[in-house]
Amino acid sequence: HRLRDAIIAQVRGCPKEIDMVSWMGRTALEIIGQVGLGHSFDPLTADSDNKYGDALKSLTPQIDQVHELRRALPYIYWWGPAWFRRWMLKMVPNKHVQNAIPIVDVMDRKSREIFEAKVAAMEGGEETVLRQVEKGKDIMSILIKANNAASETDRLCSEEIIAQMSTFVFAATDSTSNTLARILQLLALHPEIQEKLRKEILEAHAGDHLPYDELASLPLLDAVCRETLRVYPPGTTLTREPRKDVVMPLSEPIRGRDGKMISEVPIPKGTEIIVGTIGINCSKALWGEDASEWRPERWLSPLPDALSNARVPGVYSNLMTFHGGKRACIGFKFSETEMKCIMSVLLTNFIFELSNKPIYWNVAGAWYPSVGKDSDQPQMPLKVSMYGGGSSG
Ligand code: HEM
Repeated sequence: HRLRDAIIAQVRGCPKEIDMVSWMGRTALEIIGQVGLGHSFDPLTADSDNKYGDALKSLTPQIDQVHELRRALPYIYWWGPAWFRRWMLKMVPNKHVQNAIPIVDVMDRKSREIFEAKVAAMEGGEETVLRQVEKGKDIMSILIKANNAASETDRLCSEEIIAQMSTFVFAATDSTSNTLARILQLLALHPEIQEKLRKEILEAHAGDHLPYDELASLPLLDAVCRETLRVYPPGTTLTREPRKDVVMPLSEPIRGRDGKMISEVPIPKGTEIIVGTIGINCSKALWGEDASEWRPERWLSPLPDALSNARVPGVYSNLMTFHGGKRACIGFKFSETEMKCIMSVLLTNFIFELSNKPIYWNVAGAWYPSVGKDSDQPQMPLKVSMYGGGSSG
């Protein structure tokens, strides 16, 4: 509702060009802040100042520029005390590494501040815990409580808990907010689908409140989210390493340079394998000839047999967007629900149209939009106007 009110304050009276990726980023951070850390980062007003959010937003564009250097991190992580590693880092003659240092400092300081406040609230007893943002029910409070109750051998040290906070915020924010920005851009490009979706959500609104089960089962809203996550997965590639020598079977044989057919590949332990998410999400063999097209309607009829038979190992919907196996995303339902909630509020209040600025999507840890090809500033201006009375919540 704070997001809705902030945008209403900007567009009341006349349509405005609004940077929607910035609002989606702020909202996603606020949601994981409240639910994950029990902390409110951002009042979501037009003029509020949020150093943590700004730092988070600038981190990906910087660290993606030093992809090769990041490979050294697992080896130097153990070198000497922290002050020595920091000193070394300051010596690295690379502007992106130097830009990342103050960004990481802002995030680290905030995580420590939140952690210390949380521990102090727990020491203060039930009443102090209840005064916190999520009344002690957020993920970090639960983790700290479980950790205190764990045996000494299982217990995490405070540094490890603090590190989990950055993992959560980092994993939950850009992935979800950039997908939301992508959905808004696609709906602006396809006004007929935008209108159908708005109608579906409005019809489901019996009053001012849409219960979770109903929101979760709206077919077109579900289809729009799935289709966007299929064609535009925020992370285009991921890496995995086998822990022992393996022979990987290929789903179909390929011809080698010597002309012979190959149906399996031996992979030595420790080899870095790049898993191409889009390759499988948009495979014509599985999804049909129009596999690369964004067509939400495909989810409204039975999916192709080839897809069901392929047994794609992803945790979500025959897709590799959230990956599979033990290290798959643990927040996929969280992000799906978040996207549906935000879309239901935005579409029942606003109409989104393309502005005349060129939007370019940058491949990074999570794809992000910018205005023009040369900018590394996340930005996605859309023309926003009020829809009808605009009151649903
Ligand atoms: C569109 C949204 C999202 C996408 C596409 C996404 C995708 C992924 C992927 C592909 C991984 C595996 C990363 C790897 O192994 O290198 C991952 C891990 C993870 N995700 Fe998500 N994620 C999303 C949203 C979220 C949200 C909202 C949360 C938290 C509430 C979250 C929490 C995590 C965590 C904690 C991990 C690490 C799990 C582990 O290593 O055991 N993600 N995510």
